[in-house]
Amino acid sequence: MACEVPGNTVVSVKSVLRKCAVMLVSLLASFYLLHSLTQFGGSALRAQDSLVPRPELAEAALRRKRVLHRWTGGSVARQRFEDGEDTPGQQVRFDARGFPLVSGKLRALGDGIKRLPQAIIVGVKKGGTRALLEFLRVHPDVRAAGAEPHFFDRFYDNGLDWYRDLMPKTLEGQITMEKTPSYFVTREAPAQIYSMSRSTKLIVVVRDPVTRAISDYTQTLSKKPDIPSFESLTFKNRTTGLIDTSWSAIQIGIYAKHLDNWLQFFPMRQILFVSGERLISDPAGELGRVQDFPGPQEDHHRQTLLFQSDQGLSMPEES
Ligand SMILES: Nc1ncnc2c1ncn2[C@@H]1O[C@H](COP(=O)(O)OS(=O)(=O)O)[C@@H](OP(=O)(O)O)[C@H]1O
Repeated sequence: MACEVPGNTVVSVKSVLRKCAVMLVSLLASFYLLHSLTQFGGSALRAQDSLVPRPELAEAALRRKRVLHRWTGGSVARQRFEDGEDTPGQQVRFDARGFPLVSGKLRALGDGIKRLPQAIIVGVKKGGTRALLEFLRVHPDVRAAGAEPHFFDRFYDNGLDWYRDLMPKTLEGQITMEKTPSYFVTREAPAQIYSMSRSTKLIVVVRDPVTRAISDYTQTLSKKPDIPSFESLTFKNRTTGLIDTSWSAIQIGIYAKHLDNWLQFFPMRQILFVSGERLISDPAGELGRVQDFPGPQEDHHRQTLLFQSDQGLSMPEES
């Protein structure tokens, strides 16, 4: 025991004291570290909230914004920056890493109103219409109904209010679009779209009628595996090569016949034909054509569907 050996007792007390000192020092060091960290965190938070513009960070942030804009076609950038940091004269807020913070003026998600579509992809089935709509909706000024509304071929009796309600909300200057490829072969569709708005832009994605028919047939076959062969449905007489033009897969591909119906109501310049093949081989080039799609000339006072590279995209108000 320590009390029985005085020399050892001295050593033992010294060692206890040393241990106490070490513990005290490490305790103080921990307190100091903790204090420093909370101070740092506090200043980081203050930097985040700072209203003082930080020009050295602003440039880097804007560079990031431009890259983001390029990558997303502007959609993400628009949401993050809309009415915020880009507004001239408005103070920009940056977080500690120099990223611009979303300002209090960011629009609420519920903003905007539902409008009737100003541009419709009316056809053709299996032409590449989904791909085109998805490409277009990357544009920050395009909002599109997700599912096919089938208003002009199935639900016309529901009325325009019903149709409008299917559309996404849009802000001023944004374009509402939808795609329902079966409109192209629906006899009543041109008249009905015309009566909704004669300035509606029409987009038709066309594709080699034979590949289109095969694509159409393949889709049907996947749902009904018992249907006759493609060849037997296509030919009325295999020997003479007489084609059965009443079969829907062939019928849809007789583009000129359906187009006649549209031309009774819309001038050719108001209908844009997009190549389904080029959408695959040269999507950028084909989308460029859509962006340059001019509107009808009859209304000189309104801008129509114009995707101008320097001005973005603008549309007329409904007539
Ligand atoms: N990027 C791109 N560009 C052009 N085409 C594409 C693209 N991506 C897909 N596809 C092909 O489009 C075919 C489907 O066309 P749709 O979207 O019009 O079909 S549908 O009518 O809405 O069912 C369908 O054709 P098939 O594969 O021959 O059936 C798709 O493969």
